[in-house]
Amino acid sequence: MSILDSLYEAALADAAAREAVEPIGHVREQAEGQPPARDVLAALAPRDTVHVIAEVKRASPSRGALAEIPDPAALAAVYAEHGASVVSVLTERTRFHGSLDDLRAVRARVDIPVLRKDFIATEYQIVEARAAGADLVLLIVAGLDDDRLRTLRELAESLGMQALVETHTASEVERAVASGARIIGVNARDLTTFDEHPERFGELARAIPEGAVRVAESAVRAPGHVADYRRAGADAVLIGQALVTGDPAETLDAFLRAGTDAVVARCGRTPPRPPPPAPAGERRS
Ligand SMILES: O=C(O)c1ccccc1NCC(=O)[C@H](O)[C@H](O)COP(=O)(O)O
Repeated sequence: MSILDSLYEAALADAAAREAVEPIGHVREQAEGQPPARDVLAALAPRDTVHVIAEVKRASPSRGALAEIPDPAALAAVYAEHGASVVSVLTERTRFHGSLDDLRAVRARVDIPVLRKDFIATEYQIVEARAAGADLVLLIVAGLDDDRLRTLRELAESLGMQALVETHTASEVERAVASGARIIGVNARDLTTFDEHPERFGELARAIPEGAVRVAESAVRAPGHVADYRRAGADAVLIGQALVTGDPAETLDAFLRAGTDAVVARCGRTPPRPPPPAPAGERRS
C-alpha cells in the first residue's frame, strides 16, 4: 500500500469512528448553526502581492516530529498578526498529530479564513469540517476519482466553503481544471516518495487558467524560495515546516518581504506595462 493510501485509510477510519458516535445529520445541524464561512477567494484575491497560507503542523510522515505546538490558536494569532492570508490546520491525527479541536481553537482566535488540511474522501469529512468552522478544505486529486472530486468540491461550496484542489502532475492539473476547481495547488512534495520538486510549480502553473488561484505548496525553507514561487506565477504559497521550526513571526515577515520584492514575471500574467509618455504639450513641468 502506498503512503498516500495509508494516510487515507487512517483518516477515513478516524472519520468512521466519529460518525458512529455522531451521525451526519447531527453534524449537518452543527454546520448549519455556524457563522458563515469566511470568503477565501476574497482573502486570496489581491494579485499585486503574494499570499501566505501558514500551516499549523506538529509532525509529518516525511520529517517526524517538528514542533510541539501546545497552543495552536496562539500560533495562528501570530500568523494572522504577521500577514498570513489563510491559516492551514492539519487535522490528521496519526501522522500529523492534529485534530478538529485544533481547527476549532484556531477558528475562534483569528479572523482570517481557515483551511482544513486532511485526507478527505467522504461527505462526512466535508460536513464536519464546516461544523468545526473550516472555510476551506483540501481535496487531493491523486486520492479521488473525477466524480468524487467534483461531488466533494460542490458539497464544500454548497456549505459556503471553497476547496483547495491539490495536484502534483500535469494530468492531475488537467483533472483539477476539468473538475471546475477555482483554487488549484501544486504540491512540490511527491506524496508517494516524499521527494521535493519545487521546480514543478513553474512547469505546471501555465496550465492553470487565469481565473483560478494558483497555490505553490511545500518546500519553502528560505525567503528566496518564496520569491522563486512568486516569479513562477504563484498567487499564494503554503508553508508549514519552516514556520513551525523557526521563529514564526520573523520567518513569516522575511518570507512576505521576499515575495513582495520578487519580480512579477508570471506565466500569462505579466504586470501591466506603464502607460506611454504623454505628448510634450501635456507633460507637467
Ligand atoms: O509533509 C509531509 O511529510 C507530507 C507527507 C505526505 C502527505 C502530506 C504531507 N504534507 C502535507 C503538506 O502538503 C504540507 O504540510 C504543506 O504543503 C507544507 O509543506 P512544508 O512547508 O514543506 O512543510
